[in-house]
Amino acid sequence: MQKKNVAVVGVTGYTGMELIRILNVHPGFEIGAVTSRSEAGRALQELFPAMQGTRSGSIAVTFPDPELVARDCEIVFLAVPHGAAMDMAAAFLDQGSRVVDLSADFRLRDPGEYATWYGLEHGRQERLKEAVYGLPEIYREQIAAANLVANPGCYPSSVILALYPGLKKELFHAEGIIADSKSGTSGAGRVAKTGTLFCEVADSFRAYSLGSHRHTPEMEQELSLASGRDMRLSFSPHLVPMNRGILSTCYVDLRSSIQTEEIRKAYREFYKDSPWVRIMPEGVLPETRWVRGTMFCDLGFVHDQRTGRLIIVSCIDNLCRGASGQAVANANLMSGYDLDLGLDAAPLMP
Ligand SMILES: NC(=O)C1=CN([C@@H]2O[C@H](COP(=O)(O)OP(=O)(O)OC[C@H]3O[C@@H](n4cnc5c(N)ncnc54)[C@H](OP(=O)(O)O)[C@@H]3O)[C@@H](O)[C@H]2O)C=CC1
Ligand SMILES: CC(=O)N[C@@H](CCC(=O)OP(=O)(O)O)C(=O)O
Repeated sequence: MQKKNVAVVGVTGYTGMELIRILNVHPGFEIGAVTSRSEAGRALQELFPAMQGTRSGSIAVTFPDPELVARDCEIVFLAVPHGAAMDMAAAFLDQGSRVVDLSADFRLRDPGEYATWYGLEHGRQERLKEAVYGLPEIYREQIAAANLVANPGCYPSSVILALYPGLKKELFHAEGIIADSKSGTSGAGRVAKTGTLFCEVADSFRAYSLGSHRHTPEMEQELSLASGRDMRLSFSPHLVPMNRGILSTCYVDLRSSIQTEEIRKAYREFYKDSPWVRIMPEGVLPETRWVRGTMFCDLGFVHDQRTGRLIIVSCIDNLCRGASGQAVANANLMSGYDLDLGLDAAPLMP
């Protein structure tokens, strides 16, 4: 197989590291460049001793110069913070590269919504209309043809996959939905912050950004497209003392007293072409360790007979399915490869 050269911009962060873990053994991609502003000039294995002896360990980190990087790389993964990504994406596109942006900069179709939730004006609005939301289960064909893919956020990946089929097939009401999510701490990135110090996170469990988290409009945007109406969602994120994983518990009001087995059947049908969405059988609820290091999104269903509500539990790995693995899946589609090329790892258990 003729491999395509790809670049990882922002290799010192958690999603950059996860991209290297996946690309290191990918049969269709060669790592042509890895960049960092702070670590340029060093080899990957100097930054990360854990990379010694791997195929990618000796790759030299360079400064993120779009002109130089684009010369050798067809596809660029941007693993940098929102705000920084938009100008970089534009610069790489101008150089003729195709871009998978892991940040939030091109996820919201409305730049006004971006300004409201991210607190900054979108400086590259002219590029917004060409961006495709990178959830392969929903936008497979558009992703394959795209030059700019807006890779979904980690929480939205878990919540949208849990709710989209039920809204599309009108199994439950679009009003009054609650998504209660818990994330491992790697979701907050690798940059040092007091809130993610060991003593602030270990042996504790906290809610944050209730009613105001910036992933809310992203979920509402995609779920509104599924339901065909302008949706509002209650999204409650929590930080839990584990490295990886997101578990979202979603509460919805069923339209009729449909059997849970019928719901599973409808979800299986919707996801019949996805190698990764696994519908759990009756009595089985997903756990984050079942998806660690993988692209799986596990969905469990319980009908609460007393309230009439359906409860959907969704588990993903925030760094793989919620970021870097999904980015590689999108690059697979952009390259004409099988969706799951290089992404068929089994979970790291226990
Ligand atoms: N962590 C997660 O679970 C998820 C993260 N994301 C998104 O992916 C992106 C990367 O996240 P994550 O890896 O966690 O972040 P980190 O904070 O761990 O890493 C950020 C990286 O970006 C580089 N960087 C920082 N500022 C700039 C800048 N102004 N210009 C260029 N490079 C910069 C840093 O390297 P250096 O300073 O050396 O240049 C570093 O390598 C973010 O947009 C994040 O929101 C999306 C889904 C899930
Ligand atoms: C646990 C944790 O802190 N998670 C992050 C979200 C993860 C992320 O990186 O989101 P974007 O890609 O949209 O930036 C947060 O709540 O801010």
